[in-house]
Amino acid sequence: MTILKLSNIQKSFKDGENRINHVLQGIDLTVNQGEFVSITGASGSGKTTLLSILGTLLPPDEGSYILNDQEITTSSADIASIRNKQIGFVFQNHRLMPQYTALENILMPVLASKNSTSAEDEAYAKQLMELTQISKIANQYPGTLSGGEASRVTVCRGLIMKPHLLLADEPTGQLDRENAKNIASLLSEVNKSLGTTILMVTHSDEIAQTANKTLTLQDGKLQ
Ligand SMILES: Nc1ncnc2c1ncn2[C@@H]1O[C@H](COP(=O)(O)OP(=O)(O)OP(=O)(O)O)[C@@H](O)[C@H]1O
Repeated sequence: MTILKLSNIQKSFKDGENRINHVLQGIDLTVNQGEFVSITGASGSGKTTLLSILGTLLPPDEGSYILNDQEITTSSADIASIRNKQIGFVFQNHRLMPQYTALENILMPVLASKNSTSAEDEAYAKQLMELTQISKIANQYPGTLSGGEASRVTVCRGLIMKPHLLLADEPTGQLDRENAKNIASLLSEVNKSLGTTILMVTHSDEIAQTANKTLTLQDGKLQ
């Protein structure tokens, strides 16, 4: 079953000299439910731009985006709810909040969505922490976590809403090689055990190989 379909997605920006930079020049992409897809590409090739469009954070200039049979337009009134309920994010710039424990950080999207968390939510957060092998740091604050542990917390936070689609932007970017490989295998395990569809952007070919399907962004198109 198709979970998302992009057709002819285009996006341009103006650079510092007011010249048009055609970053995405007609992206076609179909992802089936349960797939784990990685997208590699050189720095500046548009990986983050593409992921931001997929995350409904950025509107494309042209093209269509269908998620779960629904046409996505960033101006839709229910876009925040679609984003919160259907899409999980593991983005580098979505840092953990230092004043909350690891467990509280994981539960943050639930709190944002319904202003409270239930015992059931907490139990699921703990289950995710078990899956990602960080149960013992549940009550620690981000400042006291290792890089690998903090990354696992962001993965759990991305999964807490049971999203159909998990978007990961350089989830291993700030980690050393060993930890990076561990996080990539963890995503693979999440994909297999929870069935979550994952789209991961990375500049590392080695990390990209963890996915079932590897695509490359080059000259504004997916190869
Ligand atoms: N808001 C913006 N305004 C102007 N230019 C932008 C904007 N966002 C991105 N760009 C440009 O679009 C191009 C693609 O950027 P993007 O961040 O998507 O690349 P990337 O492949 O993720 O790169 P990296 O691997 O270095 O993170 C770059 O040339 C960047 O300068």
